[in-house]
Amino acid sequence: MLSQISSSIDKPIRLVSKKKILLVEDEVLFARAVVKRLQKAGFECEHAESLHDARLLIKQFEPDMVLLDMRLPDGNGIDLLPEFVAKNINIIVMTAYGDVTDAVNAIKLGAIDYLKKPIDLEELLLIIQKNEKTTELQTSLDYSRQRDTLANESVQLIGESAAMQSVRQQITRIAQLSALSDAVQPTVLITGETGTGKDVVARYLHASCVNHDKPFVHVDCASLPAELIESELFGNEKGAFTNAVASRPGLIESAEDGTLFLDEIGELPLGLQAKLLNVLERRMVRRLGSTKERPVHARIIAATNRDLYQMSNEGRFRSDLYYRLNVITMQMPPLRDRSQDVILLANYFRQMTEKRYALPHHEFSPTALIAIQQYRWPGNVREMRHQISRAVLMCTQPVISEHDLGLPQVGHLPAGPAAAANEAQLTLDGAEKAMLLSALEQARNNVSKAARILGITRMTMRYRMDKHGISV
Ligand SMILES: Nc1ncnc2c1ncn2[C@@H]1O[C@H](COP(=O)(O)OP(=O)(O)OP(=O)(O)O)[C@@H](O)[C@H]1O
Repeated sequence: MLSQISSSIDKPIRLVSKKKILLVEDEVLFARAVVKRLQKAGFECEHAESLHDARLLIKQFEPDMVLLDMRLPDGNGIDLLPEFVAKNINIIVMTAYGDVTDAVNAIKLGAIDYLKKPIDLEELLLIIQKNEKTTELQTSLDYSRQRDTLANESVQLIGESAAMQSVRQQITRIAQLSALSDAVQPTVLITGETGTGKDVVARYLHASCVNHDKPFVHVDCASLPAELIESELFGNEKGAFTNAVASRPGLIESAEDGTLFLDEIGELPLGLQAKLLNVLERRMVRRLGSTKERPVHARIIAATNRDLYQMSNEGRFRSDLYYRLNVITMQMPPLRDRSQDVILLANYFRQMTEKRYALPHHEFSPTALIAIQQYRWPGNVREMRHQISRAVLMCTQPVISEHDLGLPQVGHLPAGPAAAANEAQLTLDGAEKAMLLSALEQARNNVSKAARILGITRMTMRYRMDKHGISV
């Protein structure tokens, strides 16, 4: 089956050029998630489920890049590599976990990079962008290995704003409760604009609880196709419908004693909302075509960027399900309302990229810091992660300038530290002083902490403070 997907209009992440990407992957749900993410990033994307379909689409669609799974229903993706390479198409292969031989063979045959499954979508996007923009940058198995190691690092929840502190406190409390009793854990609803970190919070919550070694099952309700969603969630018995050749547990069952994360819950069709409510209330699930009910022990976390309350008033979301989900709510404010977190996050993503690609240490110039603080980040933390990672990858100098960030010009300065820079009429010196003062304020005059916020050494911090006559 060929599925054709048109290019996206929603572009929270700005890319230099629009490229065509062909995804060759037989796992339909995973493929949907990848396509959705790539479209969101502004790529034109098509999906083939087999070698046969891929060959057809190569001719019709003429992609710039192919994301190629190795194990396909009609053969090994590696068989297609020489054909694609001969057509000057960039290939990124996706290999099964631990299958290094496939990756090495693919690189030998001309693939530009490889990713090991399970694949982190943000990681995939970063690799695509890197390969899209810098053919001259060394693409080696070495950095891919480093990347793999880092991808498995524990989840980090960065931020010191009041909102983030409140989220952390709530998570600590839930983790304490989960350690105290085996009783059913309260449902958590995480709300906030796209890219604000709802997924990170869900993973952090799971990682903080006693059952962190149990599965974390992420269900993207928006990318589940309507015809598959019910059987994917609830599972099925053999023969329950035409293609049900075997009995299968659903995603709810797969979460076992771990966490079931229902992402974009606002997109769940109304009919299934009733079934989900039943699962939440009775903590039992029944596979399609089965008479037997099975208990559900998983903690349930839901997330949405929609206003579920308004949706329920308009009859588009069941109000009983809304109240059932809304036991503990964590509201993720947009990044523009978390000015205290902005520089912390920027430095975190800078360091993360340097570490991941074994790059030397960079610093942001004072005007770059001002630009980061001023920009409104419509795509929130996700947009920042991409902008900063790209700037670090592209910048050949030790200091990342405002220009390297490639952020749009900001017309006016918001309140807070940037306003101080405004007063200083945005001279380089004024901007630097404003950033130092802002970091010291955030760090409550702790010089070492302020230096860390700005990503500079304590000595450099002291030197710059002296230069501007700042004492604490
Ligand atoms: N507080 C944070 N600390 C570290 N990384 C973060 C934080 N918040 C977000 N990120 C990073 O930003 C990116 C987007 O975050 P995430 O996917 O959690 O957003 P989301 O709100 O779930 O978005 P969507 O609604 O589009 O699914 C991810 O790469 C994530 O790692």
